Amino acid sequence: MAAVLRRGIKFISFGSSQVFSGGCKHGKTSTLSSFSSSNRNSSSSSKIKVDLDSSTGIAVMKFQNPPVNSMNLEFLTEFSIGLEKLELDKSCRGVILTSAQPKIFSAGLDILDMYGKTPEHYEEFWRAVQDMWLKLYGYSKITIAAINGSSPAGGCLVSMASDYRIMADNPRYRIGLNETQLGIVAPFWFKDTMVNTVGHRTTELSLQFGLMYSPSDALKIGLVDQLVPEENILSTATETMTKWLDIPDHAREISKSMLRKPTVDRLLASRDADIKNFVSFIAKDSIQKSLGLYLTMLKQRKV
Ligand SMILES: CCC/C=C/C(=O)SCCNC(=O)CCNC(=O)[C@H](O)C(C)(C)COP(=O)([O-])OP(=O)([O-])OC[C@H]1O[C@@H](n2cnc3c(N)ncnc32)[C@H](O)[C@@H]1OP(=O)([O-])[O-]
Repeated sequence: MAAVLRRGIKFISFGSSQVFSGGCKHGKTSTLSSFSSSNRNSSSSSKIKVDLDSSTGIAVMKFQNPPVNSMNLEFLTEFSIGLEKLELDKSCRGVILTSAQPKIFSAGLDILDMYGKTPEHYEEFWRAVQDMWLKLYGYSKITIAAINGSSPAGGCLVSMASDYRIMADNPRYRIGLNETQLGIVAPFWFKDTMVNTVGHRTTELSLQFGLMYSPSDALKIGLVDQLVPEENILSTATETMTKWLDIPDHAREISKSMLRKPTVDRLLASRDADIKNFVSFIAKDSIQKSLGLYLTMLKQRKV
């Protein structure tokens, strides 16, 4: 979070409540949350809507970055801040992540943030990707991904970083780490997250081929935990969260940390080297050419 905080985010006290003020580099100031005295606290930054029911302790974070919830710098920053804010809020015990866009959970990292930009931009972008994953993978509260649409690459990462994954049972949707199909490489911590989720052998095949799975195949390999009819996804996520909430927080939190901390620590120990790797890799002419071709195919609806 340090980088996020360095970008000028500050808490402003507002009576008994708090408002997060994010001065982002695009010059916009976004008010991420304002609390009322009722049980339901709604807040809407431009890219993520947060609805916290303090009587149940369940928050719903809805991605709303049309058309495909691609994770650009602004989205990533808002996402990390939103998670941080809920983590600090004692009335929140669990967070459901879902999408406000029809058919898409998230198209992953915004390819335009990795194409034709300066090394300084790549560096800032990658730090924001790291911040988001570090926050989510090491999150102390319960996270459930309600995957109501396709979820390639970074979208799959967000899903895997959650504690439980429920996917809409629609055979048109796909989920997976497809980076190699773009000619790019998922970094070691994407790989670690997948190994921790589906095991080593499945990750070997998945990552090398850049496999995208249908919901039923994703369930078979354990990439998602449950399939439900699309219209039931939020109600199922809420019911499931209620079961998780039956477990005493401190015991669940320590167990989660025991399993995930070593993976988080690997990135924490090498953040700068990982950023350097990313910047030198993504700026290569051959990689830029691959991304350019992929973007053209996307525009021509050939992906
Ligand atoms: C080393 C780093 C690790 C990398 C990790 C990653 O996450 S890499 C990311 C790997 N991610 C992928 O490979 C996902 C590629 N995307 C897809 O497969 C599909 O878009 C879809 C299935 C998400 C949605 O299908 P659909 O038929 O509903 O939608 P549509 O296809 O018609 O697209 C609508 C518009 O969105 C645009 N756009 C889409 N994605 C991105 C993006 N990530 N970024 C930016 N833009 C994106 C698309 O060009 C089009 O723009 P236009 O022409 O209107 O100006």
